[in-house]
Amino acid sequence: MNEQNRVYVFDTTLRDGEQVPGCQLTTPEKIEIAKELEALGVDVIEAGFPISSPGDFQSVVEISKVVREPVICALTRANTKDIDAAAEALRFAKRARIHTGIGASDIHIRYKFNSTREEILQRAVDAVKYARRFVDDVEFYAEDAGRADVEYLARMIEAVIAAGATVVNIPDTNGYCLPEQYAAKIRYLKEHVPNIDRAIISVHCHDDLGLATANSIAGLQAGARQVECTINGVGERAGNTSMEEVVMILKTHQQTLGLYTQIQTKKFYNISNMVSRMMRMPVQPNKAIVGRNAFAHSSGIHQDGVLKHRENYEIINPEDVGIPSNAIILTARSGRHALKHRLERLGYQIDKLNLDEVYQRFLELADRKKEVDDQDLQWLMGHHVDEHFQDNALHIELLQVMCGEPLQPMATVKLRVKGEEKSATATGNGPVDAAVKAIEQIIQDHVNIEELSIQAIHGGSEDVSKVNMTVSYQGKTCYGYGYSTDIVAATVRAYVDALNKLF
Ligand SMILES: CC(=O)SCCNC(=O)CCNC(=O)[C@H](O)C(C)(C)COP(=O)(O)OP(=O)(O)OC[C@H]1O[C@@H](n2cnc3c(N)ncnc32)[C@H](O)[C@@H]1OP(=O)(O)O
Ligand SMILES: CC(C)C(=O)C(=O)O
Ligand SMILES: [Mg+2]
Repeated sequence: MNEQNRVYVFDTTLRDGEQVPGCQLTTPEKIEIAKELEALGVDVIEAGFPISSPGDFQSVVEISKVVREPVICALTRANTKDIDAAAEALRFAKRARIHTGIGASDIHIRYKFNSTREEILQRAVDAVKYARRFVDDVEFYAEDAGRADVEYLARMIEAVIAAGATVVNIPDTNGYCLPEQYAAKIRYLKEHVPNIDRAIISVHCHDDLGLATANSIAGLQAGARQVECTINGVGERAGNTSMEEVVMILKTHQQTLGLYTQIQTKKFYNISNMVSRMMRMPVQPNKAIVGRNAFAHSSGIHQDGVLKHRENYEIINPEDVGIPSNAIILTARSGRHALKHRLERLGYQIDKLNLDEVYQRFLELADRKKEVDDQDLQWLMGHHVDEHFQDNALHIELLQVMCGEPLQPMATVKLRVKGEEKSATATGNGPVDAAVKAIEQIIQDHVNIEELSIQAIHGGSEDVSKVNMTVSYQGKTCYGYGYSTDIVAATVRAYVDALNKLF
């Protein structure tokens, strides 16, 4: 592939990403992430801002020692003490870059620095020259370039390249630009900065208006060749450009854009989980590429389409980003094709079942529970066997309980016993105890419950409860199982299941 079309991936998860409240990482955590970034194939790792704290300084030192392939970069302000600290922290790096810069917008010049355009331009040039004393690779950032006057920005960029900058970063620091505005800025620099060919233009976008990825792509289309981004899009305020999004856009639209990166995209899912876990920053379920729902289909029409041909509803193969397969999530919006698919995967022979009938019962459960999983399906199918094929067994026809405080718990149970309906009402110290006593009245016997365990399968108040019970009667022990979204019904089912095995 043509080297001119190569996009360098600059990861700033450990610097801009780590600036987020609550996302601070320890040095060992940063090293672990840096190693994964190296395996992912990023070109540059911005490892920290060494002047900011002894811990951040040390992280840059340690990452420089262990990560050999990507360039290791350290951030500074445009002053000598920051640059000294960065150079010192980078001393073990095989390939080191100092990233220095200063605000370029009139807002920053006036209200942050109380200065003038000319003074700031001089500070920018001085900083680049000073950084070049330590390293050959100096990146300059024109902070808030998104809102900067483009003619002044062009003068600044020309001057810093002349001073030795190898990469010029044009950040949309506040996520202000529209894609076309941002692209126009990059095009302007390409066309009006005479020495622009001596440096790589870098895009660094923020997501304040949800445009970070779109702006980065627009900047690359306009001629930038480095993209600054973070895993999961973590970063200041609304975040930075998400690496997985920008890389997968370049890959998916390679024919149109003609750009490529050297990222091993199959590693995205793992590193996304790792960063989320270490930063204690959950990934939103609908996040593009790595969100839990990015390849999950839950409505019947989509599920049918995906099962017939994946590409009906998927533009990316989940395996390409490290997700083993897409997911068919069964909900009350699912159809027969999806239900059949999941039942077949569980080993049920669909030709031996009445799919319409199973589907009706599935819908009843799905209306009560947000998501129906494999264990729910097994319960649904087991329930089916119990009720239709065991004619001699006890069947629960009705279970009604009354409980709460300060009520005395009471249960009415109606059982079909060998074709005959029998009912009883009893009180107990809880609804389960009351229901068990009502059943004992019906069977006119006492069966010991030796052990009873109630388990929510996944957690959450709408979950299915699974009940395991051990009963004993005249020296014989039996086990019973019951499932239901209703905890009392699950227990009574387990008890009746055990009685059926006992008698
Ligand atoms: C857009 C970005 O993401 S920039 C990076 C942001 N990241 C961080 O700020 C995290 C790390 N920061 C820190 O640890 C601290 O802020 C430090 C160590 C850098 C500085 O701390 P302090 O010296 O106490 O200064 P403080 O943070 O309060 O103020 C920033 C100072 O830097 C100046 N400054 C800000 N940006 C730049 C710059 N690019 N170049 C030169 N000076 C700058 C400000 O004008 C202000 O100077 P002043 O004291 O003369 O008004
Ligand atoms: C320090 C610079 C590169 C930055 O993070 C920004 O402008 O958003
Ligand atoms: Mg930033």
